[in-house]
Amino acid sequence: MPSVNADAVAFLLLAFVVSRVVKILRGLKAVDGIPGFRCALSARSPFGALFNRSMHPIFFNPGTDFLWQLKDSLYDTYDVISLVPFVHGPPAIFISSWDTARQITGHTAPIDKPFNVVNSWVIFGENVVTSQTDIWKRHRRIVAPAFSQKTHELVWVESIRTYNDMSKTEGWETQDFVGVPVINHITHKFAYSIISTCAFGLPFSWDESATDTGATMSTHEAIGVAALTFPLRALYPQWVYYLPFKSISRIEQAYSTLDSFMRTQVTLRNTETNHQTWVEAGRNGSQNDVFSRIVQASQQGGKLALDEREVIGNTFLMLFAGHETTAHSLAATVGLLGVYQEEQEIAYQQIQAVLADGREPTLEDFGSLDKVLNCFLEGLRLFPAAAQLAREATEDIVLKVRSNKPGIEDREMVLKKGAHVHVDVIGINYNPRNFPDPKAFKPSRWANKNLENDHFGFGHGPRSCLGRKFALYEAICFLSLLLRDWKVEVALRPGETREEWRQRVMTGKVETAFAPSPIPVNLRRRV
Ligand code: HEM
Repeated sequence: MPSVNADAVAFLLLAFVVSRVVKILRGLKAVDGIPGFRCALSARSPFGALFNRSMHPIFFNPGTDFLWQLKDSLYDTYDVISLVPFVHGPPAIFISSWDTARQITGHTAPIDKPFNVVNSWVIFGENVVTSQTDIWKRHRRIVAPAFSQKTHELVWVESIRTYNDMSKTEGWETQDFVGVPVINHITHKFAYSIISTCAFGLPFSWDESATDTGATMSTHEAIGVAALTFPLRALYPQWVYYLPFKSISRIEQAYSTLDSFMRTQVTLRNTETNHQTWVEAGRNGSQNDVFSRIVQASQQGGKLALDEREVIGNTFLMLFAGHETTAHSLAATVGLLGVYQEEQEIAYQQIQAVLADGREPTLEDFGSLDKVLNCFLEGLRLFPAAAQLAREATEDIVLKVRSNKPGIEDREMVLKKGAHVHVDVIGINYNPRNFPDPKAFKPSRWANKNLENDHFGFGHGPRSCLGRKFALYEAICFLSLLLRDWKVEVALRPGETREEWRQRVMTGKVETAFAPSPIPVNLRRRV
């Protein structure tokens, strides 16, 4: 009967409203009343990503990239803000304070990686990046030694080889002036080449395309598609990939191609005869990629050994953790060097002194190229590829909250068990308390600083980046060679200053990693 239906609907509606009111009250308690956003959906849920503040400021969340877009006003009241969804998603706080961030990421806090992140990112298998502490310890013991000195030497050698391959194939070698419409494309391909060779053990040459289209998919193409679609794949459930759409089945094809490639590789390296050859190869230095080393370490790991799925899970995660992060921060650094000519000149003078005869840099030169390193660290500060570090409170935890508004006192807050906490690396890096004149590109601020303690770009504490040295070797090699050969310039519009160019061009978007917008640069050959 219609009236019964109407009653039932009214009852259901009322139950929904009451349950949402309860959810928001619990959420407000979980974040101890810290001011911030009250919205329908958490910004990072699949629907939250679609329905954001561009549609309505109250009923939808502030968007996936609000940490960048609103960075100048977000922390006006306290150095912590909250986000409490009333339809779906956990309550969360975002922090821009160094001390609280160190407390969150340090060894002793009752904090872990969030369970929903762990769940959605286990595409190929458990791995060191997303697992929670108990499982993570076993993975870290096997994966950390894979980043050996031999692997880092391979990164250096491959970076030089790839740079030369790139210069030749792009036709730069014979030119005095090159207009690069989007430097991000170059740094992406460069970082892809290094991760493919040094993490997957799959050599790449610059004239290969990582994204050819054809009936069957090459492994390179599969890696290329997987790298681009990884966030989607992590966000949406498995059944979505069986829908009859070409673009979707391409994603599925990429993942199954990669899966069978990695399974074959593990089997190859595990069989007895191949194992012998492989150990030999390890001795003469040709199997120093991270994947080979994880398999090798896992074989020696006894009870702690990783199974095939875990080995694959870890290797696959390298693609995600090490490709976009390095590519984005390199692109941003090149763009900033184009704006700040005087800083570029300081780095160039050092490169000239170290590589006096125009020779190629060796690993031993790394320590003498500190001005180049400082440029990269400053680029990474202004464009932190890992823009937020997500954690979940495993017990109630007391945090210090500092006021940024005259007349409002500092306070403490109790973050409830289960609430999410995000270290907002953009917030930390643009906080004038941490970095005076935070928007200025000043590489000299990194002189004599301790990277582990003073730079949040690679994280902090036990879960900090395992690939830091890998990324730094790759980046310093690329930048030293680029600046040795070319003066990086930016093309200004008539009457535009370089600072105005920076405001217009050098913005970004928080996706899975924080990505700078496409950056055009001109390269003018040094004598
Ligand atoms: C500029 C480049 C890079 C940046 C900015 C970066 C940043 C980070 C950050 C911030 C974390 C900590 C995440 C957290 O605390 O939740 C992390 C973890 C990690 N990174 Fe990187 N990373 C970079 C390059 C790489 C590379 C090249 C690799 C490997 C080839 C790599 C592998 C890892 C791994 C395995 C972890 C997980 C460590 C653990 O939880 O024990 N990263 N990275």
